[in-house]
Amino acid sequence: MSKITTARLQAMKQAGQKIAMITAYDATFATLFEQAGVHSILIGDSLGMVLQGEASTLKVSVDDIAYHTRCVANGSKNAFIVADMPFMSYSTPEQACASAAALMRAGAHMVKLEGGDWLADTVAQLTRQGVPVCGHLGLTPQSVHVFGGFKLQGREAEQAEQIKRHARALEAAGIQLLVLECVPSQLAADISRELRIPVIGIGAGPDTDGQVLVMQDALGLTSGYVPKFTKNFLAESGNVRAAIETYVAEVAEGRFPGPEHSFN
Ligand SMILES: Nc1nc(=O)c2c([nH]1)NC[C@@H]1CN(c3ccc(C(=O)N[C@@H](CCC(=O)O)C(=O)O)cc3)CN21
Ligand SMILES: CC(C)C(=O)C(=O)O
Ligand SMILES: [Mg+2]
Repeated sequence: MSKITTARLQAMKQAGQKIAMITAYDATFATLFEQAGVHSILIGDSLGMVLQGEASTLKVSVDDIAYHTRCVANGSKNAFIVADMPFMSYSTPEQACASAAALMRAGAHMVKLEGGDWLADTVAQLTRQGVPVCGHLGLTPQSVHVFGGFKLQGREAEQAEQIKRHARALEAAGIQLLVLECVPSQLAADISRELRIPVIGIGAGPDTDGQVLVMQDALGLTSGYVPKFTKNFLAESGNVRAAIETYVAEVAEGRFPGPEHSFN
């Protein structure tokens, strides 16, 4: 695989080639996932839950994400590296620039922010300063206490329209990628069709430009409750590399996610 860039991701959307993204938090998995054909690696603030054992992502710090971004960047040659901006690390454009500087210096190629049109100035400011930005709409886990749990978003028509408006506003502000989490498949399909930039889904049905999963979910390592939209690819594959090759292939062929992983 040659180096994946924002231009390449955009071209993949135009060509109808599905983007496979997965989280990783260290060099070993970053290398393995890249060899398995993953296009993009996310250093997700999900690490607060899967690595640190917390009940939410809220305690994760910029230093935590920077540390794991450096680990992933050291294990990666060609994947496009996206780092999550943690809870309360982008409350103003100035704070966002300071946080993003730490993550870009750690080796990220893009930062991801949770939220809608109120982040337009922040997105524009980061982009002007040379930091590509990924949006994140739908179930934004940093707002778990506002939502009252990790719940499907955009089920009502009015709420769906609001998510569409936020997606348009973020694209206009300059985001170059958008994650849509835990929304009805039809809403994700509509937004993916309307926006020029690639849209990556998780629990958003099959009709986005790509998919993302938390690596522990894709490998069946998560114990207790696992979200409906996840799939254990290791169960059928026998080894980690083959499991992630299967994930990439099923995303490419539109076989994952199936209806059993989606909200309709
Ligand atoms: N292991 C793991 N996987 C993830 O996908 C993930 C994390 N951790 N940590 C950070 C956030 C939290 N996420 C979550 C967690 C739970 C649900 C969940 O329980 N969803 C219900 C939806 C129920 C409904 O409203 O219908 C589901 O059944 O999937 C969704 C996303 C996604 N992210
Ligand atoms: C689930 C993905 C999209 C994420 O934001 C994370 O891993 O933190
Ligand atoms: Mg996250």
